[in-house]
Amino acid sequence: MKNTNRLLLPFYSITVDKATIGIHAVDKDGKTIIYNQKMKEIEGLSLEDIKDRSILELFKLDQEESTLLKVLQQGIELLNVKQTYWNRNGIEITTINDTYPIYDKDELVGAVELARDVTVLEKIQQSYRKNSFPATFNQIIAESPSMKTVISTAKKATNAKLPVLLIGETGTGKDLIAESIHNELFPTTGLFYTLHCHNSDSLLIQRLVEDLENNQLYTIFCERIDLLSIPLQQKLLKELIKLSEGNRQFIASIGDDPVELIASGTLLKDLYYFFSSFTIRIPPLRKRREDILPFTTSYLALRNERFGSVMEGLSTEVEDLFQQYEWPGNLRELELLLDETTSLTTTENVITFDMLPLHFRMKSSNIGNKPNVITDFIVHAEKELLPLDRFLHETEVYYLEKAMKIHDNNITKTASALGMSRQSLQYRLRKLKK
Ligand SMILES: Nc1ncnc2c1ncn2[C@@H]1O[C@H](COP(=O)(O)OP(=O)(O)OP(=O)(O)O)[C@@H](O)[C@H]1O
Repeated sequence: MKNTNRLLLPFYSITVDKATIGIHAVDKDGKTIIYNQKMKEIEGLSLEDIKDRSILELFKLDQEESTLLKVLQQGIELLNVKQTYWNRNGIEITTINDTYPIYDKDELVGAVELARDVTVLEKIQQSYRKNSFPATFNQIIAESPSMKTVISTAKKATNAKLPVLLIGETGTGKDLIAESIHNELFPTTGLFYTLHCHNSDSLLIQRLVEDLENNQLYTIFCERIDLLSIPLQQKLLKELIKLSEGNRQFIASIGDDPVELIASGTLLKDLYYFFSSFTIRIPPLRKRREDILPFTTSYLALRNERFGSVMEGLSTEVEDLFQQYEWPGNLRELELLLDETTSLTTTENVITFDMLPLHFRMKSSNIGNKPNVITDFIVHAEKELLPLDRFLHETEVYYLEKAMKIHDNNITKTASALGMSRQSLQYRLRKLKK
């Protein structure tokens, strides 16, 4: 039996590494034992990031609720759990996860998560949902001066019919603006074709050419060209040059500063030049906080109309929290949060702090004087609770490391933020490293 297992090892190894689903397996202490290539891609982590670190450290106090952790704690499988989150590279990812406990005889020895990456499908679905209401500039919430400038520049680009490059973090509204440009073109270009560049599928460009073969008029929106591999960007540029002979509108989006992307070898300079006649930078939500509440009001009104719900607004406490939170996922994160919060309500018409999902309360718990809800998150376990001293040790290591990172490893500032003396912090750091 042992021999057969050994013979099968290279087969397992290749299968796991080449699988197109993400695989993450941990032992009973939460230490990573398998983390395949696809999982790295999905989560934007490298093996170095996760080696020898337990999921308690990696996820617990910082990201979403970890399904792996839940399965480890409860010992039962969790199937078809859909999660949308922003990975370590700030990319929005949607996965559907199946997570299984692993038993050796009756003893729980670990857990494994199988994650299907449905980001592109989710994007396509979002476009379909949006297509029932053609996007126009009128729908775009733009209270802030910076967003007003974005809209007026986008209108100029629409009139000029020149290629447009939209620059902005994930969820800032690049797709919405691209669609608005398309819908306001006159004379109109019939089809709005989105090339989702979120994967490095070598057939992507070939499919674009086939899809557009019989169409004369269209707008091509190449969404997040910076996520394509350089050879695919070269291929894309070649095709775009051929296609640019007709009366077509070209729009692309990128997630970061083009100069930096070019310098880091992530964006092909010539592809950038192709689109850069009109360059529009969409600021992140945290830099235009005037848009947060008007967007919330408008989004809630839209939901009320669609779903017959009665949510009117936010309590003052939640308003303040929204104004202070960083919104790394920008408007999309706000939308998802409002969806998640309101989908659980019945007769309430104001969103209060307690109604916000736990992961958001966790993430925002360092803002102002919000009660720290870490304990809510941790004490889920029905079985396999960690011994208290080990749990406290792991939590302390995590918390101190995080605090040090926030303060650029400055002991004095970290100690002051934690309400302790420098000496005491140094002592604890030394002790924890042992
Ligand atoms: N100013 C705005 N007014 C109204 N809705 C907005 C605004 N900005 C974004 N949205 C909405 O927020 C969601 C995210 O926007 P969108 O998909 O356009 O972002 P994005 O920058 O293209 O993100 P990604 O780079 O991840 O594709 C969409 O549902 C969009 O309609």
